[in-house]
Amino acid sequence: MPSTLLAKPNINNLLSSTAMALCSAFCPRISTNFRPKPFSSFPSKPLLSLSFKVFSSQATDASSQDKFSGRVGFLGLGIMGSPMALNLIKAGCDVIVWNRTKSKCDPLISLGAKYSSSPEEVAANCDVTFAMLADPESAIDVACGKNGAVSGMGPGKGYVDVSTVDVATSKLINEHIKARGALFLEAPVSGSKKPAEDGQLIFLTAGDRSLYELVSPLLDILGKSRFYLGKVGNGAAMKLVVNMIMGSMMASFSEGILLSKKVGLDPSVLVEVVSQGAISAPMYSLKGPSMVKSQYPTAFPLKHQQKDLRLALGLAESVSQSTPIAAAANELYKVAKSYGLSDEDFSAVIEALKAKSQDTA
Ligand SMILES: NC(=O)C1=CN([C@@H]2O[C@H](COP(=O)(O)OP(=O)(O)OC[C@H]3O[C@@H](n4cnc5c(N)ncnc54)[C@H](OP(=O)(O)O)[C@@H]3O)[C@@H](O)[C@H]2O)C=CC1
Ligand SMILES: O=CCCC(=O)O
Repeated sequence: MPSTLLAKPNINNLLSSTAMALCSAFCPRISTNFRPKPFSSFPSKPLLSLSFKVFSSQATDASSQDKFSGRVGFLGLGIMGSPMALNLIKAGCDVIVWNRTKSKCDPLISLGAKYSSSPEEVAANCDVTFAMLADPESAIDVACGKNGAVSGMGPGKGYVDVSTVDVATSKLINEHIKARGALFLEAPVSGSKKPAEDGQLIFLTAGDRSLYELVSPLLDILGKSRFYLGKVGNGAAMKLVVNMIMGSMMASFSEGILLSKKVGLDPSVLVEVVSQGAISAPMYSLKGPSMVKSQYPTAFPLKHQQKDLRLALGLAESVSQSTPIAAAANELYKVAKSYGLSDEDFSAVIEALKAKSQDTA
């Protein structure tokens, strides 16, 4: 694929190319066919975040497509699906939505989306249909169940599943879609509610390359980068590995906050110290201050984090990879769920540790 670093010689592109040059200096494995979004679309500290954005030889850029002109379906309008569908509408796409709980469609309908009464009808009326569903069960049901999207698929159509599911689920949906002569792309996302709102998601795609190329302009509306990882299952596996790491990080961070407090330190200072050192992570800076105040405004529901750990442990088991840290973290999230914290943000896992210390006191 040819390099498309500088599409137009405007100030944004010049800034982007400067950033690319800086990134190249620090990252020899940089992909030359990656084009960062214009500088103005970065929320803050752009130079620093750019250096992470381009840190892969598999991050690719759509060089041949600038615009998707077909009709786009969107199934599943939860925390992630709603802002994603909204961004497509705002970008001028012709969008048809469906959600199990119909009332969640209403704000999007008032902003110009059309509505169809089943996933089948959406798929039948659209060129490409996206699905953002809770878990493997709902992803299979919406795709392959009664009046599911598969029934509305056919040659010339594409199905893009952006839900976080396991490899077997993704392969199953792929088979059903393929049996209808349509194309399939799995494209789970890294990034939470705010990146979804800001069009800054990271897509981990795999499946039909031609569909990947066709929908790249749409992925670029919704995200800041995209990886094409090859055969179906690789996107799901990558997402589960990333979220396995994230779940363990949050559990460990929770232990640190509570330990710092117990030994008489100010946990807010711990959050600040962590943010300045080698283990700093946006997640700690973002969630730490509210965790210290025992507040957990939901961006990524705890039940979904536990689902991802469960699925990641299954993935690890399938290849006999030992993952004791993730297994311990999973137990903690299960305890948190049993305390009624499923719909809180996943940072509420700290509450399970608080309860545990009281149990043993
Ligand atoms: N929140 C986040 O930060 C991120 C989430 N993800 C992943 O994205 C997916 C969606 O997450 P999120 O938006 O947060 O989750 P939500 O719980 O907010 O939304 C889940 C969606 O799935 C639908 N759904 C659930 N069960 C069924 C079912 N049986 N049949 C039909 N529809 C169903 C819900 O419909 P209804 O409205 O009727 O309940 C809703 O539209 C998950 O796989 C999650 O792991 C990925 C990256 C980040
Ligand atoms: O699956 C959820 C991921 C959340 C994030 O990447 O911040």
